[in-house]
Amino acid sequence: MTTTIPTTAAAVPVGPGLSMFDPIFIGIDEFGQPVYLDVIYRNLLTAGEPGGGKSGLINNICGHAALCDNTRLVLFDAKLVELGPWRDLADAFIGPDIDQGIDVLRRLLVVATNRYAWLLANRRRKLADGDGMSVIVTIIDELAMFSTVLGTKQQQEEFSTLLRGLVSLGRACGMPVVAATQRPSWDIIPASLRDLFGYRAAFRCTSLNSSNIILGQGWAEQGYTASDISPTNQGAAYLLAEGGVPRRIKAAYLTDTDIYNIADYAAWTRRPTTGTSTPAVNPTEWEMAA
Ligand SMILES: Nc1ncnc2c1ncn2[C@@H]1O[C@H](COP(=O)(O)OP(=O)(O)OP(=O)(O)O)[C@@H](O)[C@H]1O
Repeated sequence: MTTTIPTTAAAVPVGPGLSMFDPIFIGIDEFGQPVYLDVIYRNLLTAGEPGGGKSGLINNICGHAALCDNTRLVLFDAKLVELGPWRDLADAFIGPDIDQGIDVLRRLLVVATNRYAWLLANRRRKLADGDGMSVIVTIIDELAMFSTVLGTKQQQEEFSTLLRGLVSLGRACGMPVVAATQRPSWDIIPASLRDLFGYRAAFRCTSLNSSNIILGQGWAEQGYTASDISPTNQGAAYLLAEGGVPRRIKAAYLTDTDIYNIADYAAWTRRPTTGTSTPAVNPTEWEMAA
């Protein structure tokens, strides 16, 4: 067997592209078995105390999405540093700016609506692998910043309403949403919003009630409560998949160096070329994306 050593960037071997339709590896369960998520058809809500490991889980998903063919990222991070490493790969990176956040959500809803018109015209109920349409993954790290802190009450309500629309429309048209909050309370995660997330991950919480707000009423009473996770067991969570029973998991952890290495590699695989690979997308083309 011969090995070719790449001498220039153009010679770096590119692995076969991942797809958002592939299961996403996010860690292991309590028996050491790998845990995968199908985020494409189920939104993911992750919540728990600061430092519990929510961003770690989100970075696994971001890393997978970044390495996928035909997948676009829309990132909301009022703190800038949690999702910042992926910003150059994203169609939009929204920092502490609720006006921009509202504008981007409006545009995403236009795309979702166009996609439903396309599905209807093609006698289909949901997007499938091979349709050729891009997957647009929206990731929000610290939901509460946009729904309770930044802007006016009216803007916060508008943001929440648009987000609810995207979370309910996105799953069938290839536009899943991943959202994180360190405030598991009813004002941030009302049941009507929570129940639109097919996956819910509860990282360490301080009370049974907070855990129930994330997973759903009654789980703590049946013994599934994120308040039993030790503060030193960062990355541990209860993961609920719609219709199932919560599983105890430990999220895989990417260091900052890992994250920047993946982001750099993903940026290289996504570079504009004159060949057949996916061209860079101008965010202003969103409205035509369907
Ligand atoms: N899966 C994991 N395995 C081991 N350590 C982890 C894991 N996830 C997180 N940690 C440790 O916990 C720290 C905090 O994690 P992380 O930033 O993901 O928490 P968070 O819940 O997002 O916090 P915040 O709400 O403040 O953003 C990390 O810097 C890391 O040291």
